[in-house]
Amino acid sequence: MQEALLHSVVKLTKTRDVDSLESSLLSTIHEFIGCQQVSIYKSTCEDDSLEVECCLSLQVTKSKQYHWSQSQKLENPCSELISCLNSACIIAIQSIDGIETKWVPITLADKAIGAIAIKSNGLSSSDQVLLNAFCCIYENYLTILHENERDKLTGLLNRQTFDRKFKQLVEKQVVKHHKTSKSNQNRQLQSETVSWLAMLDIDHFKQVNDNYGHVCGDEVLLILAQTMHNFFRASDLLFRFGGEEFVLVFEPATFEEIDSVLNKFMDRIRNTKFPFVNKLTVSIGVAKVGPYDFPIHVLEKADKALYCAKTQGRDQVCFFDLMEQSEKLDSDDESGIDLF
Ligand SMILES: Nc1nc2c(ncn2[C@@H]2O[C@H](COP(=O)(O)OP(=O)(O)OP(=O)(O)O)[C@@H](O)[C@H]2O)c(=O)[nH]1
Repeated sequence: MQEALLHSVVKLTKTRDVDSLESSLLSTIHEFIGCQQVSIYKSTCEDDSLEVECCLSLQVTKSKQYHWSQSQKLENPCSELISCLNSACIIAIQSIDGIETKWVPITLADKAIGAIAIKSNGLSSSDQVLLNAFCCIYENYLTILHENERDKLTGLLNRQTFDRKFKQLVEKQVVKHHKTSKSNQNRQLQSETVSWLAMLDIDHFKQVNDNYGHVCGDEVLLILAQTMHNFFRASDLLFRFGGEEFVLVFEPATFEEIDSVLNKFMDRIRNTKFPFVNKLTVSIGVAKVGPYDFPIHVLEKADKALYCAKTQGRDQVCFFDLMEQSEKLDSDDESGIDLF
């Protein structure tokens, strides 16, 4: 038992990303603690309302078959789960048929960010000790992985995690694409909503550093990152790519929605008070993210659109696809002239 236990801890800490850590955790809990179901819940606060997602669940059916389910948003999270998240305390209830469900909070930086739920016929005290230990290992490891994914100054995701996060988003899109392409009714919707990548760069940031020093420049970067964090949805991915360049990846939205949200964000920045700097503006380049796109190609397109925003006077949003359309129109016009 001890050897197997050590082996599973080694397996658990061998993983390098949160998704494989979570599936290892659930199979380890199931292996060592007899249970019917074990699940991981994560919570996010969106506009002050709590949103809970069941990220991963392992269920053992009566015929001893394993059933994994992934990523489901909960419309109505049960009150015990909400209490566990709000109080960061273990909550347990027992149904009349003797099935016990226990919620163990997962905390990151002293805040409950989720919970592990385990359904069983009741845990012995040694099972309880094991469960607590697995949850602590998971929590510690999650903290390390979380720190590794983040930029030290702003706390946003760093450049190194971009390809992996982008791939996950695109994979989700491909699954959706397959599901929705079966339905004629959804085809219209699918053509209108796509994911978007925006590259954002502070205008004349060198002047901020030159005039007020690097410490002030760092403070500006920090306030900008916090404003981004508070302004955009929790499901949008926010990266600091280095220097004063940021990359944002948005979940599917229409062109009008993304155009409107980015323009509102630029307004927010124009009206934000930064230390010393009277007025700060940003330029943004945007490109569509297709379900089969490579990250580097989308980045290149957004970079071209950003360059266009800079050369057209800064403090504006440019869309690569619109640029491409107008370039095509221009070249059609030119070819028309050649013909005559
Ligand atoms: N304070 C601070 N400055 C940084 C950091 N990383 C890069 N920079 C500075 O960011 C500035 C970027 O300047 P440029 O690339 O010339 O661009 P810009 O002045 O913003 O001009 P445009 O982008 O053309 O509007 C340089 O002065 C860098 O030294 C950082 O982490 N902290």
